[in-house]
Amino acid sequence: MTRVIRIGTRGSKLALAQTGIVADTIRATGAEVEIVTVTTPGDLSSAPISQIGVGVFTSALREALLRNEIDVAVHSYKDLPTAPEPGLVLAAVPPREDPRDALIARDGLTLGELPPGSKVGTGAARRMAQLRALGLGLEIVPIRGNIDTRMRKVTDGELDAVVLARAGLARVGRVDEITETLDPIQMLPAPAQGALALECRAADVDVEHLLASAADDESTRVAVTAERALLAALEAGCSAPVGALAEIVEDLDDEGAVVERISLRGTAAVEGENGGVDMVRASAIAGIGEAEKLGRELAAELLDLGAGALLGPAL
Ligand SMILES: NCc1[nH]cc(CCC(=O)O)c1CC(=O)O
Repeated sequence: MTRVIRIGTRGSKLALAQTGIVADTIRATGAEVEIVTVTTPGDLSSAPISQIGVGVFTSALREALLRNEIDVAVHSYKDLPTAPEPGLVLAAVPPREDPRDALIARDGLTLGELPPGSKVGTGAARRMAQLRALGLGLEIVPIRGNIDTRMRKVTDGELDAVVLARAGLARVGRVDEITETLDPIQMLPAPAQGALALECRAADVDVEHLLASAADDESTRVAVTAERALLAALEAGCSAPVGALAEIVEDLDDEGAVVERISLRGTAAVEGENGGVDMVRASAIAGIGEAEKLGRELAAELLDLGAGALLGPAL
């Protein structure tokens, strides 16, 4: 039996680029694939994500899977709600792109070179809160839209800069326009930023095995598991001001042998002085098999530091 594997994707340039990579990977196993574009409410509305809700980009793809219209859903992992979807499985997490955020500023400027009062566009509560917490006197302008629309606001002179995921720019071939890749010390990326999530029906064991053997990357999965456990433990949706970055690092065990461990950094918004916003930050390290636990423990530490009060899409 030959089976054509239907890969479902959003129709944006970024989504199609991501899906193209996944399709090539699946094709390389000898399987035949077909790409099916699914329009999501997130693509149709220009309202802030905080108003249209968690899962706006992913729920339509999940429904198409459950209705048997597609066999694989390609999601940007950071847009996926933390709650599992009954009947679906996360079959593979492909190798991650650079997870950091990037600045695209006029005249090649870096964040530190932008004069106070500069207008910086971003739609993410996490980026807004971290930019404010830097205390640079920037004017944060909420924006939405696809990569091209956001970048054009700088070219047109409407904004001095925008902040976007470096991964998205890499996938659409526009990294050359980045004027500074932001150090996670200043700007911790969203949990799972730069990673993809490949979902299929739990009952579709053939596709699950195909994806797991052809497209899954163990290191990415471990890192993203820690970041998402932190997010879930803070009960924060994808539009909440939470940043997390896990990295696999080499360490020495008690006998002096080299072992891999997970280093996790996290940040969350807290209420600051005069009704403003501050970020609390923490980090921890654990064994490679303890990703979930590490995420939960770091979340507990952030909660102790005051995270939680401002969580939620309202920020
Ligand atoms: N929220 C939208 C979204 N979802 C995934 C990416 C970028 C690619 C990625 O992180 O995998 C973007 C755009 C952005 O944040 O700049």
